[in-house]
Amino acid sequence: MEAGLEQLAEAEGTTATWLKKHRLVYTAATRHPFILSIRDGSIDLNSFKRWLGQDYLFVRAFVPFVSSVLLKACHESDNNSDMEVFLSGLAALNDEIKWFKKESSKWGVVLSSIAPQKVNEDYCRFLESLMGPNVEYTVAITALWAIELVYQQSFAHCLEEASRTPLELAETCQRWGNEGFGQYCRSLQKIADRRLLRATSEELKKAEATLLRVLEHEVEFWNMSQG
Ligand SMILES: Cc1ncc(CNC=O)c(N)n1
Repeated sequence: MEAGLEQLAEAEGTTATWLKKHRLVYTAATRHPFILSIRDGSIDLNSFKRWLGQDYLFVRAFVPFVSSVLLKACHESDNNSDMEVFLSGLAALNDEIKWFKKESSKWGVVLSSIAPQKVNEDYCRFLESLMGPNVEYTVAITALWAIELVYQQSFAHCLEEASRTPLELAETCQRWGNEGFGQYCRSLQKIADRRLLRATSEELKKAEATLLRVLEHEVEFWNMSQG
């Protein structure tokens, strides 16, 4: 019996332990009032449009970040299938950018005339700080996983049975709340956990701090969208 419990504790990765430890900010990021307002149908559509335009700019900055993680995987990874996970992530982003263009024209949002808000600029600058060759693969993959997880968990919440998400927002929620994206997030988490298991205490410290910074930036991003 005791051995079973130990195995269970061992089976839980570092990332799951950290999410429990930091569950207040994790919940703030994944159950934000902006998301809850989509879920209960009370969303102010101007907020949604603000989010749409700002997120398009964020995603454009996110592409080079994911590319930098792929590059690190090619140089530093101990597992050659990591690369394929990031490649599929980049393929999804190609699709996503097309979707943003289509969706914004549907809502009358003119992407070419949108300037990034300060919160967005700060988040993009944070991404840039994680792109350099001095940032360890382990730290970068932890950030990538956390960024994707927040959207997956947030939008999947809007698709649950009890939710009253407006029909015109269902496609947005599907984009990040679908099962395939959930699987992608689990693949990222597995890579992160595998790396964290072999990380130095210095790397562990950096990765945990980076996870926290991601969650804080995500909360700020929702705050900004809500206006
Ligand atoms: C602010 C923010 N965080 C995470 C995501 C999800 N990743 C790619 O789409 C996103 N689009 N925007």
